[in-house]
Amino acid sequence: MEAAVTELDIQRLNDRFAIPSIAQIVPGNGGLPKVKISSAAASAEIYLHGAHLTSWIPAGAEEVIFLSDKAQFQDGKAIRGGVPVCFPWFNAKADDPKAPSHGFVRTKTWELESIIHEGNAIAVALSTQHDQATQKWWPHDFHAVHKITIGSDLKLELSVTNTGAARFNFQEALHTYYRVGDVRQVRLSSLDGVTYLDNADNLREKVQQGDNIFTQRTDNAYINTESELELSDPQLRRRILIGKQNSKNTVVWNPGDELARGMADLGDEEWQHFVCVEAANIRSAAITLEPGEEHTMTANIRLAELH
Ligand SMILES: O=P(O)(O)OC[C@H]1O[C@@H](O)[C@H](O)[C@@H](O)[C@@H]1O
Repeated sequence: MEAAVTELDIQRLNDRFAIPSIAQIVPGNGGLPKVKISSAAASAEIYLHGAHLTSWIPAGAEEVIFLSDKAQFQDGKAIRGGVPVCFPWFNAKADDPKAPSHGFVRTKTWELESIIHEGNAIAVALSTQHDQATQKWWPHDFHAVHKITIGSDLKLELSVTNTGAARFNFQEALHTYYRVGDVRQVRLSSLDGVTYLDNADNLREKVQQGDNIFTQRTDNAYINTESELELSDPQLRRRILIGKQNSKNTVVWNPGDELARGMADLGDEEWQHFVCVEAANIRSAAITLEPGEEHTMTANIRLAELH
């Protein structure tokens, strides 16, 4: 268990990192510290727990990121919604069913490294690394930095360095929950003709035909696709454009009605109001790092008007 964060800890973080009237560290839900940003370009919230972005509102727009009303904010639990960082494995760990789903960094408190101006945007960098608890699950030395740049666009950059003496292999995902008006009305384009593994159908290999529409549970891992994605939302009258670099897979997930009802940290109807579109490197696209090597995966997100 990690020690509870005190008012003094929060004060110390503010003394080092706050930018007056733009970025402060405040106690968030469950008392967990979060960075609250409010600039002319956008507002946002980032928890140190998991380096987890839970809100991004570009100026003049509505909230882009979905956060469950029933999300749990506590040590050892992953926040439902926002942008969980999945590392060093995705979903269940292949050789250990007891290991936490999507790896251990989304349930770990990250260190705040910096909050700086970058043009009109504010860049927040957080880091984490191996410790006794992570080595119980995965016996490797690593250092990870998640840099989140909040502006009229949102940039997410996850960098992993091998700080040990032996090569390792890892999977990763920026598991972004996009807020939508009604998931049954949205369309995700750019995956037409791309091969995917259908996790809702025993990982059967299929080929996407046309746009994705969400009429039922969807859990697809698209293979070898690096193109920009476009999520059109007629109800919120906007498109979300998702570009990515150094990400060979796109995972598209919505639990649908039945699964959602079994999830303690998601309201029964909330599945209708999000879809996850994830920049990822998983399965055969897992990354190998030699000692000293670094890998960065990036997602760039912006809003546009409907066509
Ligand atoms: O409930 P979790 O561990 O946050 O995972 C949610 C979902 O995350 C998705 O990325 C996976 O493709 C799904 O299979 C999984 O159910």
